[in-house]
Amino acid sequence: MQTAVGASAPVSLAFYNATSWHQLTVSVFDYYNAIYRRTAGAGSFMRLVNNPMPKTSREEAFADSIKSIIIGIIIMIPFTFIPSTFVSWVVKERECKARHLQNVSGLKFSVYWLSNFMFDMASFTVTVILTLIVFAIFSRSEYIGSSSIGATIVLFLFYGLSGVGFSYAISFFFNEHSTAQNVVMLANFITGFLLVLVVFILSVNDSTENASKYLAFIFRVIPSYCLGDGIINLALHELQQSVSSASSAWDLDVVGWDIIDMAIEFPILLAVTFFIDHPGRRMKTQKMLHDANKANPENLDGEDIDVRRERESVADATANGRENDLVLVRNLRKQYPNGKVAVRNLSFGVHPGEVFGFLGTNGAGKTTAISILCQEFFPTSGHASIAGFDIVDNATEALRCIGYCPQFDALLDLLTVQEHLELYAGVRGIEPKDRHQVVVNLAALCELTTYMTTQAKQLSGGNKRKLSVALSLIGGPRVVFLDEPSAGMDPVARRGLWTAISNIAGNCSVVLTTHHLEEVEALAHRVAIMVDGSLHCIGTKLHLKQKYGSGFEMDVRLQGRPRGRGANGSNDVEANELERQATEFLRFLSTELPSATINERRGNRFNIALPQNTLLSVTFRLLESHKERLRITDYSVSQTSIEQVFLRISMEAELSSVSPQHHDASLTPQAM
Ligand SMILES: Nc1ncnc2c1ncn2[C@@H]1O[C@H](COP(=O)(O)OP(=O)(O)OP(=O)(O)O)[C@@H](O)[C@H]1O
Repeated sequence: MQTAVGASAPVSLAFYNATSWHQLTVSVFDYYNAIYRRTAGAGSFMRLVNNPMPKTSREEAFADSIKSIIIGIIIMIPFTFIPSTFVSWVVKERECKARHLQNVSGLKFSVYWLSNFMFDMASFTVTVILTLIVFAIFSRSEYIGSSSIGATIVLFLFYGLSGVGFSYAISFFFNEHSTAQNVVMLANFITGFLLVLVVFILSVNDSTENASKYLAFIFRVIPSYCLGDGIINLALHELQQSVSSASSAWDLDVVGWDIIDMAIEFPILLAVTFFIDHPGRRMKTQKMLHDANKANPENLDGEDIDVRRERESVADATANGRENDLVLVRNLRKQYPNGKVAVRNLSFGVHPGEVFGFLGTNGAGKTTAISILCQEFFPTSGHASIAGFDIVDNATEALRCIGYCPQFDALLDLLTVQEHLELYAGVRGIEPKDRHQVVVNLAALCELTTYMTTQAKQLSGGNKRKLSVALSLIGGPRVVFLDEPSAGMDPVARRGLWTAISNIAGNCSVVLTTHHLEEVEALAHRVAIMVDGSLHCIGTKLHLKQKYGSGFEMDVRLQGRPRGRGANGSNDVEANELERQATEFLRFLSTELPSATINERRGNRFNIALPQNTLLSVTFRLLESHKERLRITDYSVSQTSIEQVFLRISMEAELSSVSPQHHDASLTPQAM
């Protein structure tokens, strides 16, 4: 500060730093303080006090609303995630085929959706109550004040209803529950959080306010947007009230439109869900795609005589005395949307009380055929009936006669063995008073008694299969389809399962698909073998053994290593030695057992067919006396097994697919 003496009066100049808000005031104060001190004496001074004015109620409401908006944003995020849990469970049940199993057990689709809806709404209500308690703890009057609590609760309630409906309706677009969960979570986050923020920011600016209204109108078709919009509007509502006396929390511009939109969407979304999932509607659509009478003539040339006879026999079941067959399949064909024909011209019947071994190589079409018979999907063409009910025309009646153990366990991870059995007993319509006994008996039959309280996810693979088998037997179905029931079971458990299957077979027919051929040997009355979608043979075990086997099979293994050498001999030397031993062994066969033919050779192992009239004692004596010279490490002679029939058919099919002229060519020692 500087004071200069001018012409008429002294002039004071004050310099201050303009970047500091209060510097001018302080500089003026310093000037007056200097004058005062000069006048009143050196010890005198003035004190300057700066005190802001208290905030107006409008200013306070504004600050509070900003806080409320931030709280609203924090609430919106977890609420946008909730529908993903609804969709995930529905898709998971379909993915693990538990839904199909429930359908097969007779669960009505309306009961399925109603029970899902009740569970989802109950869990959602718990979430809402907890949220309201948090609001109360933090005294958030914009949500739980006397004028807004009703609107908040109704907003949440309709979000729950429409969110559940929305999740059910879009669940049909997904095949994997993890994808469904992630996609729905992301989509809801974008619509219920990001879009709400975008529209809110646009609404603040005068030039974009109209655009924000149009966008909000469009986005309200999505429930999570409605919830986010409602929460933000409730947060701003208190500010609006301080600006204008109008507006209640129920106003259209607060939560009104959001609630109305969700109230309209809820029944529409439920109707869409029911329409897509309605068994009658699905059946009609499938029937339109299904041409029952379109018999496919391909692959009939060179058909096995037994397969042709079976086809002719079931074609006119009544005339041929097959009207009592519990399963009748006629010219069944299934072509997947990708063009793959998985089942072609399949015809067979299953007699009452019969265990029907339904075999085939991997990818032969067994699971597809069983899935059609259990109505997982319809055939492209052809007919099939279960206990006289056509699977297309009398689908519901046909399902009532079926018990189904799918290839992969359709179990619910968190339910125990007992809960599973009780659930399906209930679905099957077993009286509550009888249910406990049925559960106990089935658990005992399938050796599950010690695991009654174990959750499905904690069961071993073999015990899961036992539970799947037990579920297929509930309610005493007339036909039980077992798709690889013993996969993963130890030999002891497998024998237990065999006992169970032979016990139930007295009261129903069993269609058994398995890769354990000793199971078929032990249980099946008749056997059919599929290769590449069609049947290659059918008949009783004895008939097939006689037809495809020579009578006896001899398995021989040669040592394959040079004499006196350990395992470290070079590969070339070992290969030469093995070939030398093999030549010697073949020479022995052609001289000593000239009627023997080689079925299969794998390295140093030979499978040889011996004719029916072979004298086993002579064969054993020959092998014993030449064992040392021919360097045979082990051998066995047995009757032709179903496994050998299976191998023979698979090999023939493999050869004929590589070069058709190999079809039916027998493998002789010379051919080897
Ligand atoms: N959904 C599908 N879409 C297209 N092709 C399919 C589908 N399901 C199965 N397939 C094909 O249909 C053929 C028959 O499959 P399927 O599962 O019925 O055979 P499988 O005899 O049961 O085999 P496995 O013994 O290995 O279980 C296979 O070639 C398979 O790749």
